[in-house]
Amino acid sequence: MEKRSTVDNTMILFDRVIKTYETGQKALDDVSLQIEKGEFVFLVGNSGAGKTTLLELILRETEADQGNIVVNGIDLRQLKERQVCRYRRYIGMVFQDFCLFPDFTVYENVAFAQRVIEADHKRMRSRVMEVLSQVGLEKKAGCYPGQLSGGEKQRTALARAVVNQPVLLLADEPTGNLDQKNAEEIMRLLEKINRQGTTVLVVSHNQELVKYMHKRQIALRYGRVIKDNSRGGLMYGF
Ligand SMILES: Nc1ncnc2c1ncn2[C@@H]1O[C@H](COP(=O)(O)OP(=O)(O)OP(=O)(O)O)[C@@H](O)[C@H]1O
Repeated sequence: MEKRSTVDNTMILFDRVIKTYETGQKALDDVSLQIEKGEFVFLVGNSGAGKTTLLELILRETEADQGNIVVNGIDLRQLKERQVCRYRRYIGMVFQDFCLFPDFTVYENVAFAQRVIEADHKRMRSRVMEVLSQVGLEKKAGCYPGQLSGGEKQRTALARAVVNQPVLLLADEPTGNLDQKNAEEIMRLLEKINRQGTTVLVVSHNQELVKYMHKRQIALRYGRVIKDNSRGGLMYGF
């Protein structure tokens, strides 16, 4: 495949990746792509195009049948099962339906991610409050998810995803359950996180929002990359 820069600067490399499910459904069909460290990229495409499968491969929740995937210098074929948890520590994840613990407060939801990596207990409180302040939720630290608006729930999820300072943030339809105003606010926060150095990959169906953001777009259709606007030319619809 075409090399965009040196391997050292690459965050995500897919080289001729094929993924077929047990049902015989081919979800990714010869996908090659390269995302640099520090990029902000949208992954777009119709339902069933293979977007979630691509994120699951990056997270090593599933494995490719053929081809090579390298994330932040780690060849996923070489990753042993016992190394997967540690590998995922450096990846933040945000979902459409927030996936917050309903019986935990906002503070506890975010602190949970710090506990998982056994972060320094003394510094945990200040780090959690720092990210809650970045997403404008310091005054809601004691609230439960059921007491929050959709936008606030997603901002809590975003705080949880970045509290451990991931090198890579994956977001699967992060604005799917939000109105336009809240969706734009989440996008501005993702941009802020990206400016702080985290590579961001966002799956989105929201064509208006994607166009408004003016970022690189990789489009999938039937498991193939059909367009990548970093390689010249604009995309109109997908
Ligand atoms: N666990 C699975 N077993 C069998 N087939 C699957 C599985 N997961 C996904 N697929 C199939 O693989 C293809 C790609 O699915 P995927 O979820 O990656 O698409 P997507 O682009 O994320 O779609 P959507 O936008 O609807 O979430 C689809 O045809 C889907 O039906």
